Amino acid sequence: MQTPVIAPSILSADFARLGEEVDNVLAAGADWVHFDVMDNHYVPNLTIGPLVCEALRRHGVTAPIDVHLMVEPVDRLVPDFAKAGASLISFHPEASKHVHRTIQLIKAEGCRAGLVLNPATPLDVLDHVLDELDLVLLMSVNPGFGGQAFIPSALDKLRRVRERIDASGRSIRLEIDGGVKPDNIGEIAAAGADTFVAGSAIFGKPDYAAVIAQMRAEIAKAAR
Ligand SMILES: O=C(CO)[C@@H](O)[C@H](O)COP(=O)(O)O
Repeated sequence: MQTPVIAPSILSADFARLGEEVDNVLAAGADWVHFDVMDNHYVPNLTIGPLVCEALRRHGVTAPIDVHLMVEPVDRLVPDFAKAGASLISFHPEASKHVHRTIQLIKAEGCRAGLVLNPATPLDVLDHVLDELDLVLLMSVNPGFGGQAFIPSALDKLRRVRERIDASGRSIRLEIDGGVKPDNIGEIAAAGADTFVAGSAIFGKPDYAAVIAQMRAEIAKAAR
């Protein structure tokens, strides 16, 4: 299992103070910045684009920026996000006509590539591309909004993806996103996740460092 990564979703941050919020959450012990891009087409919400990613880099953010594209189509935004400083770019297979081509495009642009599975997306979308991926992102809520409840069937799905990643022999991260909290992160880690996105659980609390430390302690307990 890879070193656990905590990736706070800035969807729940105060956008009026975004640079400061990102600085604060990284200083509080976060590893990555999870950057949710919504287009009011693939998902029924509208958020932020490459300009904001670039602004965070210009502000001085050096941590990996983990871009989750909830957009359709995908490909024309990939070069823009790569130029804007994205480290990883993940997309939904339903939103790309040519999944393999989109993965190659992300890598050709110098980013790590991830594929995102919604709660009802079957695992066979991984069949011919798993070896090309750097990350599999399992959604434990339907995409579009922060603050939703964790869908319990994601735990079994995590176990099944973990088996497939281990069988591949490659170091592919297994990320979980949606409803992740200190009180369920232990069982999520035990089911095989190594990368944890949390929005409201972190930005909804006054002490980011305390929540992140509690999350790390629960992950460590699950590993014993
Ligand atoms: O991508 C999404 C929602 O589409 C997530 O990243 C959420 O933003 C996570 O928020 P919480 O469920 O942790 O509040």
